[in-house]
Amino acid sequence: MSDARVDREAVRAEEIASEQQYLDVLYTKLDDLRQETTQRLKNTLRDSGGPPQAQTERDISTRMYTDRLTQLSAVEHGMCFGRLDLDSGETFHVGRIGLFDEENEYEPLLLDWRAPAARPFYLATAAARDDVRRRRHLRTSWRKVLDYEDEILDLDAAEEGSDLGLAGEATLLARLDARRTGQMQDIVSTIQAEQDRIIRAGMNGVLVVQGGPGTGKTAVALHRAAYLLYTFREQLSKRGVLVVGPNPTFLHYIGQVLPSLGETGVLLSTVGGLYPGITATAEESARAAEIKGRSSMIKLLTNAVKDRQQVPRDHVEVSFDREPLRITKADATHARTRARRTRKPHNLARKVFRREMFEALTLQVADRLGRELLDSRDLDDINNELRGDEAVDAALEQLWPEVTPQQLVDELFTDEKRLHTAARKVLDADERDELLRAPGSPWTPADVPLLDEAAEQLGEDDSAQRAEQERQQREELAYAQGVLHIMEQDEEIADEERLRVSDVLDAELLAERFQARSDLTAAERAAEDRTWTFGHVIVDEAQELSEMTWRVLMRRCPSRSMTLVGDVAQTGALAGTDAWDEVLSPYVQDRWKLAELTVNYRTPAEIMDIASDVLAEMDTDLEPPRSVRTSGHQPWVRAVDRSKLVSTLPEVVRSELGEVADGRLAVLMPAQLLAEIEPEITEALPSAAVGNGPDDLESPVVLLSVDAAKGLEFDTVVLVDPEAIVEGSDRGFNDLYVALTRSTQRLGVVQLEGLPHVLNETSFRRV
Ligand SMILES: Nc1ncnc2c1ncn2[C@@H]1O[C@H](COP(=O)(O)OP(=O)(O)OP(=O)(O)O)[C@@H](O)[C@H]1O
Repeated sequence: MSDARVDREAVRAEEIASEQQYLDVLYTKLDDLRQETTQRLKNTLRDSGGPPQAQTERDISTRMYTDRLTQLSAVEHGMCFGRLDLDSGETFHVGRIGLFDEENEYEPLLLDWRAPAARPFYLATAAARDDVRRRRHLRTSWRKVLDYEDEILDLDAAEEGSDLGLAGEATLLARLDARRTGQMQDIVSTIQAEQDRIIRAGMNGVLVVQGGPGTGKTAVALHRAAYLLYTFREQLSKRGVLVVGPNPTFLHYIGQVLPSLGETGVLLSTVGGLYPGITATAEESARAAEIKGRSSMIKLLTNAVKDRQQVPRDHVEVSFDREPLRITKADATHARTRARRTRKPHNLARKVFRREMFEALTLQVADRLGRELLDSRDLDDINNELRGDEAVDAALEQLWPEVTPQQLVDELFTDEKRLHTAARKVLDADERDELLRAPGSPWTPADVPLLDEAAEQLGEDDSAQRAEQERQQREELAYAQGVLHIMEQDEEIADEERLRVSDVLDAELLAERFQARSDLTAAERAAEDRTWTFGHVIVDEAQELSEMTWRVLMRRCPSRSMTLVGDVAQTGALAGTDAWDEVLSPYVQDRWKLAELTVNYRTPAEIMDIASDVLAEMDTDLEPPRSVRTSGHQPWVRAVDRSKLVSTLPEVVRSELGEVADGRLAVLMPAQLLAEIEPEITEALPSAAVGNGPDDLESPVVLLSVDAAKGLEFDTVVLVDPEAIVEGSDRGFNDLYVALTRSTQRLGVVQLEGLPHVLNETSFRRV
């Protein structure tokens, strides 16, 4: 070994030892904090009794200490991952959490990656150094420093850098080359500059992040959630952050990222999960989902609601007090007009309809008895009697019933006559047929925006509930005023000069505290409340959302503080979009910002070249993202006879598994083909999961439809029957583009018929 090399290795060993020493200090600090917090939590839990105020404070403290402990445990692995050396001679370590030295004027021991001072770790380049002399990436395993990578940010180094301007290139490439586990990992130690700018963008307004496959949109969206919660904690902890993903499998795939960043207060949901009390995961045809996503469904639902507001053809007769009573067309029409004129939702306007009807019926009864002999008290008595009469009630309920959103939507799609009436001038006969389904059918994700719309149009008569709530609030306010009064008296006796309680806390605030007693987080409360509005909403795969879904999300976010990430070249849903301005202009006109991601961290160049041809075939101005790396594996193509597919696939899968040790392999194919071969293939390939359960991605081999693979990635992808994918939908090229870009290492294509013309034979190795 040369002397220079021996010297370099000695220096490296010394540096590692010195970083280890520093890490030991940090972990000791972490252990101390954990112990301290555990002790405080124990003390809080041990206390009991006392006035409600004490209980409230204990609830708040318990929540706070539990959250803190969760955060302290979450950061254990990879707690410190970097260091900045500044021109001034100062050094800062950067990590997942902020740690301070209380005994030394709270000097930072570790900078939270989200703190402004940590920003140069992600942004500094040789050309714009921001006083950074050296950036160091630490590679650790649990509490042990394994290695490091230094970047000296002087101009000489800049010339050697990659043309993609990557920060910490070796560390980044090692991360990207690593085997996938079926669970998305955080990227906090290797966030790149173009991603950092999006993560830390201001919170106000709508930000659209457009980026090709593998550019880190999902990763950026989740790190942005963590950043916003850190920076605007006070604001967001009250209203919460909602992250919407395309399906439950995807949510499971990304589910660990935020907890690993110490953030647990975010509600992750699919569109199908946004209606409390309902699990909407059933499948339906792409066409039915598309029809349900159209904004013309608002009209359909309005018609369906109006259809529940009937008048008799001539009159309905009921018996009241052993005499016949007539509910006439004229009275009902008058009552209906008055009720509709209030412009209140159906269930609230119902009260007005009934009031008018009871008045008309009261007069009818009064006429029978001799109206001139009755005074207003007698009329009130008759009115009350009518209100308590079951037969009258049932007859009025027929005309203007109380309807739940579930009833309205369910009966609309299972009753041909109702659908026909509601769909006039909205849907043609074919479209109506597409929506009809058997009674008792389960809810689909596309039903949820309709349920939500129906809930808006129907309204909920919650007056009794509200009155009770107001009564409680008044009581709490009175109690809080009492508490303040006693506390102030005590203070006056104790110390005239001190800041008084009422200077910092008023009765309303205190009452609010009492109400917030529930130890649920904002996210947990939001999950149970359809009308909850969030502080910030993040949507992944936003290009897939229908017009009706956008309405739901906009209702959940009246402040329009939103981050929408997606790729209009990957739209698979027929109701999805190929232009951001089209979906956003009804809500924010042109007041939204666009940020773009241009580098593909997932797909190696050999595969991206093939996918780029598919992108070029689509009618789009989008540039394919540039891959950061090559894998050294040329994609292959193999022709297989359809009748031999089930017997050949296991052999193909086994041979590919042998190529990437310990990796994840996905076989992607059209949904229809998957349904056809599923029974046989599960027998022929018993170790494979057929991906409809959340845990299936952790299996070494998973079979998925292309649609279900959206947003996911695997070390190896075997794509079956690309021709059918292209032919199978109006968005066939988009689907093929998605399927091709799921692999991090290897791609094989099993061709049943011809190859689609966009796939260039010469890019493949024929086997
Ligand atoms: N800065 C980074 N450092 C390390 N890994 C990264 C970085 N950016 C992205 N990645 C990795 O690249 C892969 C693709 O990221 P992600 O799934 O977020 O991309 P995407 O744009 O959402 O893709 P798609 O549109 O195909 O769903 C993931 O494995 C992610 O962890």
